[in-house]
Amino acid sequence: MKKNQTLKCGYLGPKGTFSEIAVMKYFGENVFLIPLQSISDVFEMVQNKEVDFGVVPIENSVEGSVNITMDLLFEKSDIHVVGECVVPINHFLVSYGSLDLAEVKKLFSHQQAIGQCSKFIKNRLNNPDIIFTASTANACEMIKDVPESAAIGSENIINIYNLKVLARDIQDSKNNSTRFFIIANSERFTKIEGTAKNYKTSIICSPKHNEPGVLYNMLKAFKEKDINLTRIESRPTKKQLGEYSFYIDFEGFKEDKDVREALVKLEKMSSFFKILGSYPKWKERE
Ligand SMILES: O=C(O)C(=O)C[C@]1(C(=O)O)C=C[C@@H](O)C=C1
Repeated sequence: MKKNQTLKCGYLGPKGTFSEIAVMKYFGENVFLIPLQSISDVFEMVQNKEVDFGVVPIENSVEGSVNITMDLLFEKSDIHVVGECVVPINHFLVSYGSLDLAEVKKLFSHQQAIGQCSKFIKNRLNNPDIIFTASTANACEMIKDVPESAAIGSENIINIYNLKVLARDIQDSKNNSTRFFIIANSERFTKIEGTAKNYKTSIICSPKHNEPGVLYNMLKAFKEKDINLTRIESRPTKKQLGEYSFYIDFEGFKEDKDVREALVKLEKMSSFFKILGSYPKWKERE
């Protein structure tokens, strides 16, 4: 461990995942990397204070929400969102030996990566069996002893696992990018400078009553205070078909007066209400 790496950050490993790229992009050299086997392990390690931070994917520009992260944000207590980071996602098709595209019989990767490359898989490969893995880098470990197999992952995996590149930039969208949340066991961040526009707040709420206009009334609380929403997603509550929780991100800091007043209104209309955290909006650093 380097001298300045006193803080530990857990993420979906092994080495070479996009989650690892997100950690390095957000923290630079300032944290000690702790690769874990699943996103659920990341939440648990953060919750148990075995790591100071966790980095987890929350949404992708092509595939949408990462449901496991959404559900764990709902379920787990003592988890605070303290930051966000956006990573461009360029996928590589790799294997341990040279292989023509048509010879790939088994294709290994994370479900999100397979989804993000679906056009390439359909149009350029010869209908391979698809095996979903815990992460993209995990796919590289798994293909080692499987003949006629290939994996999809980041550029970093090429050198780490000493792989051959069969095709590059195979994602369906040029601007493919994934947003990650930085999570911690306590609020590790307080507003320091700038206007509400420099911050975001993320919340989850489930309306008390399933009746006409309920979502309209919830969103009106934001409109009345001129608060700009940046994302709204729903997930089933898992209790009853047709019941949903809403995940809302908006500009502003949770201690701002207008935000506080809007959230008080929203909480009154909710059977479940949770503020995930306020954090600085992601800005690409030069
Ligand atoms: O498997 C990885 O490399 C991950 O970091 C996970 C993950 C995801 O779950 O969305 C992260 C970014 C990419 O969208 C693809 C996969």
